[in-house]
Amino acid sequence: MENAICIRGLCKHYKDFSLENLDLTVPTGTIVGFVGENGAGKTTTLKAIFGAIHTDGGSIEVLGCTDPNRLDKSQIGVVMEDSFFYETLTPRQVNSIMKSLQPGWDSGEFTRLLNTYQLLEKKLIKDMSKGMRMKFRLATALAHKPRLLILDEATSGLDPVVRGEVLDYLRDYIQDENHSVLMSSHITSDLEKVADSIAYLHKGKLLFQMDRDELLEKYGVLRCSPEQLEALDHRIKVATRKTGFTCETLVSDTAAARRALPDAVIDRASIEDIMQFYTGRDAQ
Ligand SMILES: Nc1ncnc2c1ncn2[C@@H]1O[C@H](COP(=O)(O)OP(=O)(O)OP(=O)(O)O)[C@@H](O)[C@H]1O
Repeated sequence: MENAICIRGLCKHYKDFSLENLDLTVPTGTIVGFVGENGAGKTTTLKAIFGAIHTDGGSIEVLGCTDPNRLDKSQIGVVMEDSFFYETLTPRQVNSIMKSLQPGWDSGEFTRLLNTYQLLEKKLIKDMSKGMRMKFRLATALAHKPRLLILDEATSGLDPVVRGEVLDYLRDYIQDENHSVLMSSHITSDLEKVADSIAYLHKGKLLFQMDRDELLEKYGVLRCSPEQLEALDHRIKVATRKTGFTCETLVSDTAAARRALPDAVIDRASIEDIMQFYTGRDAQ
């Protein structure tokens, strides 16, 4: 199977918000990082993928299935920030319940993950800290060895050490080229480390989905005078902010900008830079 997820023309309308004509692909064996400002529509998109909400148009194919009612949910691991779990249970109790309910549930793997994340088997879920709960949700999503992982801000409450461990786990997880991950995160540096491609959602529209290396190579932050900037091809200028007599401009083609302005300084743009410039452009 070429794509774990293939979305074409997805539309979803709420009273004050619309997802419009969204195309998104998660090739099998890859990690796709899903970024966008608060309220951009990431969670809405993820919920549509695993059939938790009705959509108003477009098609969604997940693991070869286009009907959300027929989707084999045991093949999908989902971690949402607000996902619900019985508060009065302990991980040990969850392990034995899931063993009897969830096909493919691997008790040994669950226990191993609890140990890795330093979670106590006998601690009530309601007594866990925010980060502990997130680690617990991750362990639960991973223990049935799904082919597709959908993570919504799953690493945001974790300390840097555990976040690093989770990222390593995800890298290993896709190594056999049969597993895939779609993960939204505001910690864009994490995505720069693990994602194969980056999909950027802005106000309900997908601005782009690009190979991570190509994205980081193509985009740059140019620093030059207003006169120099004037001479630059407007098609590669995304947005500009003025600081004193200097202009800082996000360019979408660093090589072309270098050819046009060989003396100007052009730094690498991070995903965070790219998002800040695009958001700033709207405010102008
Ligand atoms: N059930 C709902 N009814 C009405 N509006 C909704 C509903 N669910 C989401 N929305 C709206 O859809 C928009 C997108 O929300 P969504 O949660 O998808 O954004 P997000 O990109 O995940 O944001 P964040 O990064 O803050 O989590 C918001 O304006 C939100 O208020």
